[in-house]
Amino acid sequence: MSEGTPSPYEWAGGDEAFQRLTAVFYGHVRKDPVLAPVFAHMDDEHPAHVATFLAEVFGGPARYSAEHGGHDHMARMHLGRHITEEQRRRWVSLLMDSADEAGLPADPEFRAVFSYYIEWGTRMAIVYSGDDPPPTAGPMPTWDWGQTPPWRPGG
Ligand code: HEM
Repeated sequence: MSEGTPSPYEWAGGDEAFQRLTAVFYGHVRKDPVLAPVFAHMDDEHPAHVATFLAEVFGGPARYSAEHGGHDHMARMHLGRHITEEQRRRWVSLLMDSADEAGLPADPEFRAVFSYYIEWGTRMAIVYSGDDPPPTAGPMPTWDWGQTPPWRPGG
């Protein structure tokens, strides 16, 4: 990545943007017939924790790792929940709607990077949600621009 290119986290608008996103998202989740039962016992802090996690994935401060147990803790939170493909799809769909509603950048590059992690992350959540997931989830995933850096006209 060329020097001075903002991380996807910065491009999105930093912590505030991710907090806005998850506040909107879990508002929808609570009312969704497929997902409401899955999240019936969710902690009030859950949306904020997921925002902190996503912020770290996209290049923000490593606060979920430092304060909330990191990737292994996140993975363990899914253990035994047996997430179905229908639930996963709805989770992705509501999150993408929420990205629009929360005013996250809508440029093709940011949304490509965002969707890339979300597709991987939700499919991994299914893996973690089995009775016998891998013993460790591995290091915290980090997503950078990859094939689609911010597009600059003429650049
Ligand atoms: C990219 C995808 C995902 C990410 C980044 C993610 C992130 C997280 C995190 C960080 C936690 C722990 C929160 C904490 O530390 O308090 C968590 C818990 C949880 N996740 Fe996920 N998750 C993802 C996908 C899913 C999916 C697809 C489902 C189900 C459809 C799901 C269901 C849950 C549930 C039920 C909990 C426990 C909530 C509670 O009772 O407090 N997650 N998730």
